[in-house]
Amino acid sequence: MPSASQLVDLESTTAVPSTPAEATLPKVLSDNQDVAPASKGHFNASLDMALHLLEQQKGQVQFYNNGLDGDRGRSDSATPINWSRTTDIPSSGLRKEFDSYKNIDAAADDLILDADRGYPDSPRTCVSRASSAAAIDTASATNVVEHKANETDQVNVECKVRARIPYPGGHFYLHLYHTDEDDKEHLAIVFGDDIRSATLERSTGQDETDMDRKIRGASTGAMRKMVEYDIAHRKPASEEVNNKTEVVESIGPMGFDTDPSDQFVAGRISVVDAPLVRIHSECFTGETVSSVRCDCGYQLAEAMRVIQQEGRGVIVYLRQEGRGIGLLEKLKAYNLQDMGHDTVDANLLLNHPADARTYGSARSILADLGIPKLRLLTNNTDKIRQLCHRSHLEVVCHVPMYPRWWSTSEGGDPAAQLSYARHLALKKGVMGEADKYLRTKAERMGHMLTMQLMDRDEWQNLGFHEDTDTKTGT
Ligand SMILES: Nc1nc2c(ncn2[C@@H]2O[C@H](COP(=O)(O)OP(=O)(O)OP(=O)(O)O)[C@@H](O)[C@H]2O)c(=O)[nH]1
Repeated sequence: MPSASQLVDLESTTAVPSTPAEATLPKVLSDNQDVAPASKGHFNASLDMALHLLEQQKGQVQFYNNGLDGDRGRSDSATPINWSRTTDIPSSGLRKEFDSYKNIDAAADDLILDADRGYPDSPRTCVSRASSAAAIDTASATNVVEHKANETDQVNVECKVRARIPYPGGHFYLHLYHTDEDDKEHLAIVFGDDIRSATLERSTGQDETDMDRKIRGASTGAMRKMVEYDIAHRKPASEEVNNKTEVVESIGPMGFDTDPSDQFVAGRISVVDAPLVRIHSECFTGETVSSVRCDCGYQLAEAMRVIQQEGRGVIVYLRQEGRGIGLLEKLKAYNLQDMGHDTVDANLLLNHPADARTYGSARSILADLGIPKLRLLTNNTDKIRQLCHRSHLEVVCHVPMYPRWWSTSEGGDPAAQLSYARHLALKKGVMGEADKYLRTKAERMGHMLTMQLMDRDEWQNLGFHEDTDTKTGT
């Protein structure tokens, strides 16, 4: 059985002809050679995935198989691989080709397994990386344009309730919001007693009693007067920052030394002027069941820690599970990742944009809380752009979020921390799944993470191979 890298290698060797004309066509490598029980379901899944990709291409493909054409039901796994190009067929014709595989699959229990790829249940038929990249570019361009065009300018939000939540070392206030954009319950985790929601404080009607207000968490009595005064005298956001799109001054990663020349450290921006804010997207897997496939759980905990340390700030918690595609689709994306696709491709293969989130609700929630200026805890450039887009919100700087496992301890010299991260990675002998996810975010999603991880070459020079040393392509 060829490994994944061999499959890809095959495409660049003479075993697969590559005249210029052919090189422009997507290639399908089809391997029906191995004989093993167990994963025929995955085989079908992989065919569907390949088909989906190819249908997006709407063109001809080159179809290769392992030389066992016509003998697809059973074969001797010792048979030498002889990849040969059978035909160029319109991608629509592939359905028939694939269906014939499916029929065999249904008939033969002992078909299919690609253990060599490092993922026991990975597809045995795969589309070449080059052609899949082309399909993905097309899908991506379309999805992104449509997605951005649909973004709502102004989202109306209303805080329905505010409750105090005790937290180690103090407390925060959880604010629950409804919006006119969706029917989800978005949240704001607010540290600092003085940060108040204008919509919560509004009266709900003449017959609203103090008890009603207390139950909603709105202020009453003398406190109500003070809060109302503060809200009425909020400074309007500066017109100057309207349409700001590039505000990416870095303040230095959390726990690392900050740059003394920056405005915040130099004292020109105070904690009150521009509190720390995190716009966090829901991640059931990372936050609730502690998945280490991503860094979401860590980021939430870390944001709470640093904001509490500073004494004032907000985490807007948006119910945009799975970068906006929902848990159902995210879990499907995870299965695609276990077949070797990264987090971006997995979304695209499911016909979703790489990132389906919008930040209109976050902008409105921050306005409701009286925060026109902030320091944003993020690595995500798109998030910064979208927050500033057509808005009066000013992101005075971003504060990077480096994963804690890259650090030896809190604080200290970044270089030392990074080398320690390498040391840990080497010691473990694997590249953590979350690190691979982070690398994809850095490489493909414009995240401002300087990947202090070893790059692919360096990693491989040390004798590690992603496909065999780790299980996923997150
Ligand atoms: N579709 C999909 N969503 C994921 C995956 N892993 C995490 N998520 C979701 O991604 C969202 C978090 O986005 P990230 O890209 O990790 O981080 P970010 O919020 O864009 O950027 P930062 O502000 O720098 O953290 C959450 O909604 C998670 O549920 C994945 O593999 N696929």
